[in-house]
Amino acid sequence: METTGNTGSTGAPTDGGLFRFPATEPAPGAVHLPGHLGPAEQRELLDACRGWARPPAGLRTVRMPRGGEMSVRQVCLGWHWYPYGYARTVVDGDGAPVKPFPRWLGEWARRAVEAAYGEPCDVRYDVALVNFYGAGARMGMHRDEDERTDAPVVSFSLGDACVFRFGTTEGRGRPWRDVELRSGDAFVFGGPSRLAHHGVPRTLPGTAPPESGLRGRLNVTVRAL
Ligand SMILES: O=C(O)CCC(=O)C(=O)O
Ligand SMILES: [Fe+2]
Repeated sequence: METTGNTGSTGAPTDGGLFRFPATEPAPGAVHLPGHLGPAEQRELLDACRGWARPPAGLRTVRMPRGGEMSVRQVCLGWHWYPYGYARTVVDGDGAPVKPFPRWLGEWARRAVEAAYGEPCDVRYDVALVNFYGAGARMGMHRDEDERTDAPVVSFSLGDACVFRFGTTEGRGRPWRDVELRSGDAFVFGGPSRLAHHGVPRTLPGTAPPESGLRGRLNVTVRAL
């Protein structure tokens, strides 16, 4: 397990969050940016997620083609992702038009890519998946492969910390690197890691910043179709 980040073993900030740890690159093109979002941005994103979660086209349980259900609940922006494709309406839910992808979220994603790679980013991001992890929720190893572009994926984390498992492009199994993602962290994966397998084997309940009032974990994954 990576121990980047400014927290003790309980996950509680020991320095009020003033000290930011440097970026790490667990695989080529995969960059972890601890504390990328400051407290005000985390609040802004959390407030936005609370709005996006409301119906119509709100938070839903995703059913898999073979009959299982994802333990993570999800809402999409810009384009609606379902297993396995994208649509303009919630084809596997209430049928409502998907909520718009906000321009500012694209700017945030480009800023994270620039921070990760140290070069300008002009990607037109147009879709976000908002994943809510309640107690016990997890996400199995998978690839984000329903997009037509090779633009880097940008993920923002809020609330409880989690173990984010980052593997290879070849298969779901080892080798992998486990990275702890905490509230405010960004994770960018592009280039040779764009199609790497990744997942969330567990969250760390009770580690959300208390002032967020959030019980559980939120992840906002931004992509270009
Ligand atoms: O929750 C996360 O950090 C990862 C989410 C993810 O991999 C996805 O939505 O495809
Ligand atoms: Fe993913």
